[in-house]
Amino acid sequence: MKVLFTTLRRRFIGSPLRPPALNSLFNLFCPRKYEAERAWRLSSSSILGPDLPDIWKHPSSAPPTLPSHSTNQGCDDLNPTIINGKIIAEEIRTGIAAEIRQMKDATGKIPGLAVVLVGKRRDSQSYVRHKIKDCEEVGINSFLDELPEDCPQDDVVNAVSNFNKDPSVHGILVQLPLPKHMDEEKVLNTISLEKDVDGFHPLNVGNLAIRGREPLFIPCAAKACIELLLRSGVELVGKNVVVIGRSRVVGLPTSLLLQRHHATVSVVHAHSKDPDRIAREADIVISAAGVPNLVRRNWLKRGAVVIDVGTSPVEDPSSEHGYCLTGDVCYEEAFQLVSAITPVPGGVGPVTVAMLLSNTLDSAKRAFGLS
Ligand SMILES: Nc1nc(=O)c2c([nH]1)NC[C@@H]1CN(c3ccc(C(=O)N[C@@H](CCC(=O)O)C(=O)O)cc3)C=[N+]21
Repeated sequence: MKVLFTTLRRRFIGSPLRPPALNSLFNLFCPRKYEAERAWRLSSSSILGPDLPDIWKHPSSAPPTLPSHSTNQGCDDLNPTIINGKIIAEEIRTGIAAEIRQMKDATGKIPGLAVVLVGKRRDSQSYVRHKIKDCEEVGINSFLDELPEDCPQDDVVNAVSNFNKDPSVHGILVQLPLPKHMDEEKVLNTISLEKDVDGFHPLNVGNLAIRGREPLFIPCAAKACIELLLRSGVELVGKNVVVIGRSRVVGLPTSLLLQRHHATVSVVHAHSKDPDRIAREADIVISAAGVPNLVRRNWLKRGAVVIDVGTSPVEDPSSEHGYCLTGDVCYEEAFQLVSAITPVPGGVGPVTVAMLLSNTLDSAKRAFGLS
C-alpha cells in the first residue's frame, strides 16, 4: 500500500494535477515528506518575494530639514544646465528622417508604427497624439486603433494580432496603463517579439539584463535617459546613480541599461528605508516614481545631475487641457543645488518619443534586410 502511494506521490510531486484527496493520504502515510514538500512549495512560491504594490508615502508639503552634516546648504552659485529634451529630440528626429528617405529610395518602403489605445485617459490620448505627429514628421506610417474603456480584453488581443500579421507594421505599442479589468501581462505577451518596440517582452528584458547579449529593442524611456546624459557630456562609468522606481516601463530597464554603461546603480522604491539618504549619495539621480514633487532638496547632493522621468497629470483648471504635467522632482528646490537637470515638460518626454521612432526604424531595417 505504502509503495503504491509513494509511486503515486512521485508522479504527482509539484504537480497542480494532484487531486486534493491524495494530499491527505500522503500526509497520513508519509507525514514528514509531506511536510517537507509543503514547505518547499511555500518557499518556492515566495522566493521571488511577496506581491506588494508600490505606493509611495505622500510627500509632505513642509520644507524638508537637512541633516546637520549635509553640505547642501547655501549653495546657489552652480548655475545649472537645463538639459533641453526638445532640442535633443529634434536632432534625433532629423537623423531618423534622413535615414527613412534613404530607405524609401532604396526599397520603396517606409517603416510603420501601430498604436493601440484603450479608453479615454486624457494624458494617454495626449501622448499618443504626440507619437503620431512625430511619426508623420519623420516619414513613419502610423496606425491607430482606439478601443472603448469597457471593451473585452479579447478585442485588444485581436487588435494586436492583426498588427502582428500586417507586414506594413514594424512596431506595435499598446498604450499603458490598460483599464483595470485587463491583464496587462497577457495583452503585452501577444505582441510579436520582432515588433515589440517598447522592449517589454521578457526576452528583450532578459537580453538587456545579460551583458554581451543584445535585445532587439531597449525600452524608450530608458534609452532616452542615457541619450540625454551622454549628449550632455555626463560620464557614467563608475558613477553612483540612484534610480527611483522599478517599473517595467522606466525604472527597471533604466537600471539595467545603466549597469551596461558601468555605472554603480542603486534602485530605491516605495518600500525602501530612507530613500532620501540613499539618493543624497548619488552623482546622478533618475526619478521615475510618478509621484509629483517626491524628490525635495534633501534628496540631492550638491552638483548632482537630475533626470526627471515623472510626468504626472495634475489637475489645473487654469491650463488649456485642464491638467498640467508635473515631474517627480521639486524643480525650484533642485535648481538651487544641482549641476544639470531636465525640466518637465520638455525633458525626457520628447526624447522618449524620438526613441520610439528610432526603435521603429530599426525594426523596419531588420524587416527589409538593411541592418
Ligand atoms: N506602452 C507604453 N509605452 C510608453 O512608453 C508609455 C506608456 N505606454 N504609457 C505612458 C508612459 C508615459 N510616456 C510618455 C511619453 C512621452 C511624453 C511626452 O512627450 N511628454 C511631453 C509633453 C506631453 C504633453 O504635453 O502632453 C514632455 O514631457 O515635454 C510623456 C510621457 C510614455 N509611456
